[in-house]
Amino acid sequence: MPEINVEQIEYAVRLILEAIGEDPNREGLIDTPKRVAKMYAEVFAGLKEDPKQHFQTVFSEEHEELVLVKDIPFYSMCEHHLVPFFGVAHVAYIPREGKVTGLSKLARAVEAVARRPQLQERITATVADSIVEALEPHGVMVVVEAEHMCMTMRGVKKPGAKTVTTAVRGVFETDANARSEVFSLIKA
Ligand SMILES: Nc1nc2c(ncn2[C@@H]2O[C@H](COP(=O)(O)OP(=O)(O)OP(=O)(O)O)[C@@H](O)[C@H]2O)c(=O)[nH]1
Ligand SMILES: [Zn+2]
Repeated sequence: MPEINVEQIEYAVRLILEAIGEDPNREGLIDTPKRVAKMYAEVFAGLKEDPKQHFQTVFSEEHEELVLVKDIPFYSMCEHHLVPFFGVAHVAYIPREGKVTGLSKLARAVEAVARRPQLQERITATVADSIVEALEPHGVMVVVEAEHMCMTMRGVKKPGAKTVTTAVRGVFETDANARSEVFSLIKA
């Protein structure tokens, strides 16, 4: 996976500051390109990660029933405007043949996928597919609820509007009761 080029980001931020008519050499801005580069390295760190790498910790436990980790907070960057969108992800799966992963690994996978220039739909689907590939469970259901700053601080300006996306795989695709169980646990 490519390394983030910090010097190039610093150069680009300096150009942006000049382009908006600011003086990049004034005291308050002199270290800004460096800070922004450091911040981008942090918020885009997921580009260097494969979410599946987090599912190497597997416990052989014969639990073939629902596991749900809900309200996992995340921050991502909208790939259209490079402004944040943020909210919570709910990740549910039904393990198969003793492939039960560590609970924190579900949150780590969300983090790895969110810390990239993203679309909410792609976060939702990528988390679901990485669990399917790594754990081969009976089913996976991912629900993401988020507020997009490109819809609040600019553009259509609709603060409070929430976007909900879902990705269902395996038994959740055909079993409406299984989906309802997850939705009711998320709301509980
Ligand atoms: N499907 C999807 N759209 C997104 C997401 N984040 C931002 N968008 C939308 O991406 C679209 C980009 O639309 P454009 O017309 O190309 O850009 P724009 O002129 O800045 O659009 P406005 O935001 O309507 O001002 C907007 O409708 C955003 O709301 C996301 O995660 N998923
Ligand atoms: Zn946007």
